[in-house]
Amino acid sequence: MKITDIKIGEISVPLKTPFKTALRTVDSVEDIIVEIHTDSGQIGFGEAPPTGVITGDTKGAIVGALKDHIIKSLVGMDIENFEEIMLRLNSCIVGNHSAKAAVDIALYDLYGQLYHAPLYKMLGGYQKQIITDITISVNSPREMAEDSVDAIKRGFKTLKIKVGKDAAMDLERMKAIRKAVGYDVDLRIDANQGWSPKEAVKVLTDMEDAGLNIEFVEQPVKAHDIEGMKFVTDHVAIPVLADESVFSPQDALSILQQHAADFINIKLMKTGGLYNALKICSIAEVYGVECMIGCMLEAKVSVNAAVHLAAAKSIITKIDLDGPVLCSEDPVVGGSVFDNDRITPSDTPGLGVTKVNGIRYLD
Ligand SMILES: C[C@H](N)C(=O)N[C@@H](CCC(=O)O)C(=O)O
Ligand SMILES: [Mg+2]
Repeated sequence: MKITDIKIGEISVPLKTPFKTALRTVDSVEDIIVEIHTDSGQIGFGEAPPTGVITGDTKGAIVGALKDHIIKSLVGMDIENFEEIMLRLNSCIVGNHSAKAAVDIALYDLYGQLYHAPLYKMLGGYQKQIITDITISVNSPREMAEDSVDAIKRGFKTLKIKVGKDAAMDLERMKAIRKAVGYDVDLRIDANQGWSPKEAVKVLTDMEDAGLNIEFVEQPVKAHDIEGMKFVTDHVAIPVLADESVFSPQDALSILQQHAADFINIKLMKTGGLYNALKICSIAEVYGVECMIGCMLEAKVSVNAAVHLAAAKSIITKIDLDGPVLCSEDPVVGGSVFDNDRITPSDTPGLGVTKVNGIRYLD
């Protein structure tokens, strides 16, 4: 199965409500779609969101990396030589993880199609269904409490609450939410780098003292501040999960060696796709550290690949794959089925995606 062409397009999907974090506010998913065509007629699908505030990747940068480096390195290669393709993809340009992820996902899709197996089975086949949380955007305490109650009515049992804008107000936000939802719901929080280490220790200790029962806190401090994250991990009982601080397998190894966090959030757009995400899983397995699988604001193609990874690997015990359920429509035909918090990967070969509607192809 030889690669004959790699097409690039873009999709735009409005969100149900604006997505607000300590880093940004967005109203729609604006993603790059990659289609890898082969001489057998089979197509692999991939996707990359331009999440400049986290990955540094803009739409233009993703398209530039694809056109100027990645596509010309891969056209003509045979999917059977999978390791060689991955080495080439990962060495043809430094950085540019989102562009690499889109292509890596499409290649794994073809890999599954070549061997007639769904990807989650090829990668380990640990379980047939996973359960995701849903994100509550950062707003006033009253609005967030209402959004949390709505999410529970929709069938979600775990909420990922965005905080990190103002520590004192964040405490009020969490008190209002816990009061509104009661104690049968798991609450995890994501500060998206919004606090200083000392602020984080204070507000998290206040949350503990208020009996808010927080499952874990995600990325309390700046991405580069590993010492600061270790300070938080060492001084609060609430477990700390590293997100923006971990892109590569090397980052994961370094954080685990230093005991700077309790858990790792794997996202395909940080790792550059499944090839490196699998390496992080192995490192975490060695250390016995559980992982979360997360996503950016992405539609169902790339989140679908994350679903397959999560269903394959036992070390992934926390799921934050709510991108598609935040969207007001689903342009992707086939693939995993999202039913409120339950996600079931398809049992067709590869990712199971057959078409993406509404693609505007780029020359
Ligand atoms: C969408 C997901 N639940 C999430 O919160 N992902 C990121 C932020 C993604 C973005 O800004 O696009 C996270 O920080 O965990
Ligand atoms: Mg996060």
